[in-house]
Amino acid sequence: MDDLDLERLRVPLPMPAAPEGFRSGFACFVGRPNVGKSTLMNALVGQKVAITSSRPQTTRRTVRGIVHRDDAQLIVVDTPGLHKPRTLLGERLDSLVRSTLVEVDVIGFCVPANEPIGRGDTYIARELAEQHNTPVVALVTKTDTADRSQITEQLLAVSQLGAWADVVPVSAESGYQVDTVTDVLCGHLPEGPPLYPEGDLTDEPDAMLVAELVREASLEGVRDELPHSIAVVVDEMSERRDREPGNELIDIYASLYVERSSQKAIVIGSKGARLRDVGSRARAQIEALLGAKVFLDLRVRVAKDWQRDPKQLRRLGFDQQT
Ligand SMILES: Nc1nc2c(ncn2[C@@H]2O[C@H](COP(=O)(O)OP(=O)(O)OP(=O)(O)O)[C@@H](O)[C@H]2O)c(=O)[nH]1
Repeated sequence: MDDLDLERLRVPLPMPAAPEGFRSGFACFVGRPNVGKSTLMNALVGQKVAITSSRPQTTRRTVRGIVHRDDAQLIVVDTPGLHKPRTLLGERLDSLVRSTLVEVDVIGFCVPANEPIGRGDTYIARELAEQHNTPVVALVTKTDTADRSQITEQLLAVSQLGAWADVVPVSAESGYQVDTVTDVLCGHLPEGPPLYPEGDLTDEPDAMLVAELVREASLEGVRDELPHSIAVVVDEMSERRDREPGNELIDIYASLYVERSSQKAIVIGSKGARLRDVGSRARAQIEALLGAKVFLDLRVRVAKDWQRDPKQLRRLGFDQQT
């Protein structure tokens, strides 16, 4: 290769041209635990990229869901930052404000339509009001659970909590105004080219999504502190060889960790019935995600007090999380 060629290689390639007026950027949803942030993200993306449950503090990881439109690409960041016990709220919010909130282009502040505004909401609202450089859209979620007058009252109450760029009622469950939320959030994005390839719905690797789906299935029906003690790791995931096209089978070996042997017995259930049930519900979701048949092998293991043990935490994939 002569000098001329080398020179040519140093010329930066032009960025792929985006259609005129295309917008792209990041939004994040904040709000008290259980207000429907993950469910709303899934509804916007049109596919389940974050697990949800009726238990507060389900979200442990930062998941990015990607919404593709002809005129915009919106990346929604679902953070676990505010899903903390009240005593840690201030600390976590501070770190969230410093990290996620300052990085996104628009913030969605979620308040459910069916619950009175509480101290948690007003506290978050006050902190958000100080985000002078980032527009905040207030979202009154779960409108399917409230009647018309309740929704109107809540819209008014939320409007009075701060100077929001918009206030939008939405139901992720019924689909009411989900597109409007996308429109409003996209309206606050800067002009720029798409940031992720077309068709990508999340930046989470498949193994992580699979582990989360197993964890979601395992949360159903367990009580007290057990949900917080469950962690799931996919040990192996591979496509079985020599299968006919259209008849693919993926073998998945996953471990479900609990903190004590008494919890192991609960998760497994009488004669293994509960674990089988968790396995079949998780398998159905995983097959839908991967678009192939799945053989799922679930083992329950004890990782003593993993929530308090930095080494175990690292092994379970929480080294940079929560
Ligand atoms: N009826 C109804 N229920 C909803 C709606 N959105 C969410 N939910 C339910 O509310 C519960 C909490 O939803 P999530 O999406 O997990 O809430 P979250 O704010 O992400 O929760 P954390 O991860 O705990 O912070 C789940 O049981 C959802 O099914 C909605 O629009 N309508």
